[in-house]
Amino acid sequence: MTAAALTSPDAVAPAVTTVALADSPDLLRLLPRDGALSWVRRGEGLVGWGEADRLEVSGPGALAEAAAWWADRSAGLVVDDGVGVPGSGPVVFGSIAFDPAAGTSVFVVPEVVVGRRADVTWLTTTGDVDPREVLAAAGPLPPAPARLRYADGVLDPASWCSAVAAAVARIDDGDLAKVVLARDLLVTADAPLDPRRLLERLADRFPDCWTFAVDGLLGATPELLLRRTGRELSARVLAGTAPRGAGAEDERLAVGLMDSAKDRAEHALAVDSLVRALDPYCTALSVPDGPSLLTLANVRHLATDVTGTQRRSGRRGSAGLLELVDAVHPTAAVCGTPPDRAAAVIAELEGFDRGRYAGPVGWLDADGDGEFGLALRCAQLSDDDPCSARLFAGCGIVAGSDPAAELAETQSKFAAVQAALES
Ligand SMILES: C=C(O[C@H]1C=CC=C(C(=O)O)[C@@H]1O)C(=O)O
Repeated sequence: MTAAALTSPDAVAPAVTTVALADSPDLLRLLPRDGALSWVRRGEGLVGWGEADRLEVSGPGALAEAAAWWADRSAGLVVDDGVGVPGSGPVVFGSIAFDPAAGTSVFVVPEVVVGRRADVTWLTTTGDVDPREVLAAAGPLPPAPARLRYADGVLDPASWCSAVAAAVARIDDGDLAKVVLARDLLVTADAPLDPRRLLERLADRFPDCWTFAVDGLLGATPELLLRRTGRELSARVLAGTAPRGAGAEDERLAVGLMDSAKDRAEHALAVDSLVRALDPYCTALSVPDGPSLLTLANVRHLATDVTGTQRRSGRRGSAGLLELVDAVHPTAAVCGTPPDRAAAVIAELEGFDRGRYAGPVGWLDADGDGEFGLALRCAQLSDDDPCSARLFAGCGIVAGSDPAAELAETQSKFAAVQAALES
């Protein structure tokens, strides 16, 4: 490892230093138990810990406030970035409420970040941190809890199915075309839940997902809401889901998903919502003619990868990632169509506050570049009880949705975090 001086003797502002590392440590293995921050896929991405700065924000204009806060904070740093790739230099991790006007969004500037992109690995430190201590080998993980107990969240399965049936009736009446309804599930272990264990297990089992952690919300999401690298934008939209099966049944389910008019209609609404919101910011947007299949260990999804080039001029040309996220969220992958009516149905039928579940989660650098996924397949660790967490899973409801099949879909989705907790 090479390390530059962490503080400039003349500096009055906090110093941020990025140095390249010769070693390629397993990023998730570096995390401490407390305050873990993560955005990792296939061994690449960012992990962080410590808090050099923090913003909790809520209310109308919350994301504009957060963007202004980060622009101000990052402009005030003395930066020595010897690596110069997206994610090196100053970064902030963010986990945004599903409804940023009502819920609290959290932004954390870590004291330490270790990142990897292709064959470059780097270490970024803020302020007075000794880089030699940073890479000290992490201790062994504690064993998995011997016993886990699950309990219904706000709605038991029968009540949730009634909510789905009520949503289908609203759709049949023409009130709306789609709404995403979610459930929560409570889990309590016989020992404190270790976020590092959960993240490692999720990353092993879901290599195509982004393993995230911000302020106690942990998961592995397959859905990329938006990535910005300079003027290049990309997203992976998911909607339409089928379970996995054994042997030939698995193939039959995959073909069934591709051929399902209901799932294709549900998917098209999600793609349209993203494209409509992104279009004013772009000179060019590329959207494949039809979806492809994304195969995960627990489920399959219809997936569409959208790419675009941001305008060069005007207010929309200067929009950073947070402004773009504000414009596109919530898509119909997590809310519905039309969004205002879907949000009202969610508030009425779901029965719980989503908090940061189904909100954007990811990271941002000082140039306004970064990546935000949607916080799906996740657990919110309890602030009060280190042995407890709350799991979330939701499904798009459209005309023809069957409550029992949607319930089974939530169970398949919960299984991602459940398997990670149990192994
Ligand atoms: C809302 C969730 O999934 C969304 C993303 C992918 C597929 C979905 C579906 O098929 O219903 C949902 O729109 C969730 O996993 O909690």
